[in-house]
Amino acid sequence: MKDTKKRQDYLSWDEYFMAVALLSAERSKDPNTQVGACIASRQNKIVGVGYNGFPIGCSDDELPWNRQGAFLTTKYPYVCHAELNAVLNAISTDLTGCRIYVGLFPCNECTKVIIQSGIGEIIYLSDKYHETDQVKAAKRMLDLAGVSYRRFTPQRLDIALHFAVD
Ligand SMILES: O=c1[nH]c(=O)n([C@H]2C[C@H](O)[C@@H](COP(=O)(O)O)O2)cc1CO
Ligand SMILES: [Zn+2]
Repeated sequence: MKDTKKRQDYLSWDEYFMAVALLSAERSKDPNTQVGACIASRQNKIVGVGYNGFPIGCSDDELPWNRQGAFLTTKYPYVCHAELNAVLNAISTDLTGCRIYVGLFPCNECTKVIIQSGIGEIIYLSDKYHETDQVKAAKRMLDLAGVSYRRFTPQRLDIALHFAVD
């Protein structure tokens, strides 16, 4: 009798946490960019998740989702970024040694939050705003603070989920 071998196509930790970040992004109502974030501890426990959305109590139907126009008529002054929500939703304010998985490279404001929380590594998927001053400032602070960042390198292009049973 041959021994039963373990499954081979299970998710790596990186794939698992990035998938949780991407699944969380599916909760976002932003019509243009949906961002999710997942914070994992040194022990590979999920300690916080978040996605971009308006603050608690601020109706999604009252505030604008515009990208352009007068500042107050756009989403930008109102929306909470995924990374901010993930840190605020986390089980502890001290996230020393944790990693954050995020669909989009963090802006300068989220970078401050990430650094102050103690997170030591950022794993991101897209860097589509790499030419903006926000991302340049973010990388400058991360380099100074010794917080590392790396692009997620997928070993598979998609993961299918099925709600149908049997
Ligand atoms: O790191 C981020 N995290 C995050 O949640 N966001 C959110 C804010 C907005 O809702 C959206 C960006 O919108 P847009 O790509 O249309 O400018 O993504 C944006 C960034 C990068 O700026
Ligand atoms: Zn941000």
